[in-house]
Amino acid sequence: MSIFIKLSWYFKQEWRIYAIGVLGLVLTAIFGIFPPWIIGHLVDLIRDEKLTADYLFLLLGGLVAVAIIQYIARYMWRNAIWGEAAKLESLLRHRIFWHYMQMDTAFFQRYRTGDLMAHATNDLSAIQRVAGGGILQFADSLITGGTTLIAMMLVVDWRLTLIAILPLPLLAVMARTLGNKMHIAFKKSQAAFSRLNNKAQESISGVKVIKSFGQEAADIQDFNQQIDDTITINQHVNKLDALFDPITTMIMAISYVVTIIYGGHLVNTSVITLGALVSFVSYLSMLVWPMFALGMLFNTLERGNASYDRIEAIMAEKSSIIEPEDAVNKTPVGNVDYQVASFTFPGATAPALTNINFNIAAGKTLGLVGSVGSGKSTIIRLLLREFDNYQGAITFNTLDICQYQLDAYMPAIGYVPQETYLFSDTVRENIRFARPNATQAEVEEAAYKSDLAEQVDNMPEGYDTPVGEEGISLSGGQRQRLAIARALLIDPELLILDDALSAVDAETETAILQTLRQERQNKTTIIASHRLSSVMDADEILVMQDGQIIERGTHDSLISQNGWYAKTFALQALAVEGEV
Ligand SMILES: Nc1ncnc2c1ncn2[C@@H]1O[C@H](COP(=O)(O)OP(=O)(O)OP(=O)(O)O)[C@@H](O)[C@H]1O
Repeated sequence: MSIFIKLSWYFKQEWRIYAIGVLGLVLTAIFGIFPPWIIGHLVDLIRDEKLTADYLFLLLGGLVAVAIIQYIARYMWRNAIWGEAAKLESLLRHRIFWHYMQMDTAFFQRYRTGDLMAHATNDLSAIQRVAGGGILQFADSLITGGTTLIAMMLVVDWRLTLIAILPLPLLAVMARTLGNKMHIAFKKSQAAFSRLNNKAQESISGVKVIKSFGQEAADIQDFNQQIDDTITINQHVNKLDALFDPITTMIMAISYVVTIIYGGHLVNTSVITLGALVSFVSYLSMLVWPMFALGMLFNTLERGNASYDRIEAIMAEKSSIIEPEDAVNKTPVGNVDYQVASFTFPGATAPALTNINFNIAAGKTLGLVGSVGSGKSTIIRLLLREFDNYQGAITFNTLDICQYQLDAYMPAIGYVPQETYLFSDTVRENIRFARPNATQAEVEEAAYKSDLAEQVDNMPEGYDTPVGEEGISLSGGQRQRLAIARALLIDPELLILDDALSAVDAETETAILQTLRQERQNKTTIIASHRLSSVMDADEILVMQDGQIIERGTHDSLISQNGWYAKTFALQALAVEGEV
């Protein structure tokens, strides 16, 4: 029951609508007593040959009136209770999604995507069931069950009632135990189905790799094994499901037998009339659902409670990226001054960056080069406010970047990663993702500057061509150009290209960089790349190794230092010549 207390904030907030729902339930239950009574009364009148046509019409009219009232009352409670449950689910879903969006990178490293999705779907459904089915089961077992029992005792006979309902608690016990087993089995079945789906998706996505390594037979065998497992688990679910009806029928049969034997005796001894016995049998069948509801209620509440606790735990997680109360609501422009003595990833033992100091004046370009894993992206990630736990300070326009409001700070940056994410939408919407109100002319200009325009013109529907999961596949180079167009459209103060041109050929890269230089004369750019030709024209180039700067300077000065940069440049130049 503690989940009702945990959700009391919502019930209090929505008490009016819940009150309408409960009123609807009470009316349904009270008016539900009349039809069996009317039918029993009819039986007695027929047996005693006292039924007149007028009275018959009156009783039938009564039945119709009761049916109409019940129809309205049912509509009332269904609308109110199911509506409120859906509203709660939507409210919580909105909150949890908002929370996810506020969380830092470390949070997404701690939790697996699948788990976060499960919280936002399964757990919320379980809570929704408390506010809908749970309330209904609770009210139904109390109100419908209670009203029917009272009617049985008052209208018919209290002794018959007590004897006939003796087996009924078994229904509640069955609903609880079997329901619990069903839930566990069903969860296993869902998990098996999702494993099967994952396997199918992985095999289809990785089909080229599977074939190229000749692993088709092993993969098919693995897939078949998963199908067999899924079927075995589903068969178990079906077996449990198949038990529900026969057990219910058996328990009810015992009740009916008791009713007929003892009720028959009461009729014979004229304690009750035959009509009263007929009414009683109807009332008895009306108790089946409240008994089920009672048994199911415990399961609904238990699951809802566990889900609520899991959601609470997620919602209690705090982002380590904290905005100070007096954070500045101004988008930065100007110099970037980066003075980081040391930065260690959360959970790591050794620092990923040590003594990284540089200053980029507004309008200048910084190049970041170095071998794989040397720390180039990490330098950028601190600028993107993914982590704040470094020693030192990064200022943008003389103000520490942690002092800006995130919503004001982030629009200053256009970030283009190596692997860009395309949404399942048109080329146009993907380009104007960060500025949804950009005009077609602006979109086309951005595409032109990133050397994508010609390619889009050749696509089947031009800018209306769908891309992403549900659209056509773009090549690696096209994706990268689209990502650059996306960043250019917001004309950011600081453009960061993190190995963002690795999939385009050197000639196209040079053309794109040339356009960027012309277009962004007063704006700052950081280019991280493995291809040294990308950073040749930068105002300063940092050569990274093991999280430290090992060489720095302009292209010419680095060549004359004859270190890593000069040697790598020579090797890459040779490779290009080789290609020619
Ligand atoms: N989340 C993380 N937790 C712990 N260590 C990490 C994390 N992300 C990156 N690292 C480590 O930090 C180091 C620097 O990685 P980084 O991605 O900055 O290198 P890089 O120079 O950009 O490499 P590449 O050229 O391959 O992109 C690597 O040793 C990497 O394994």
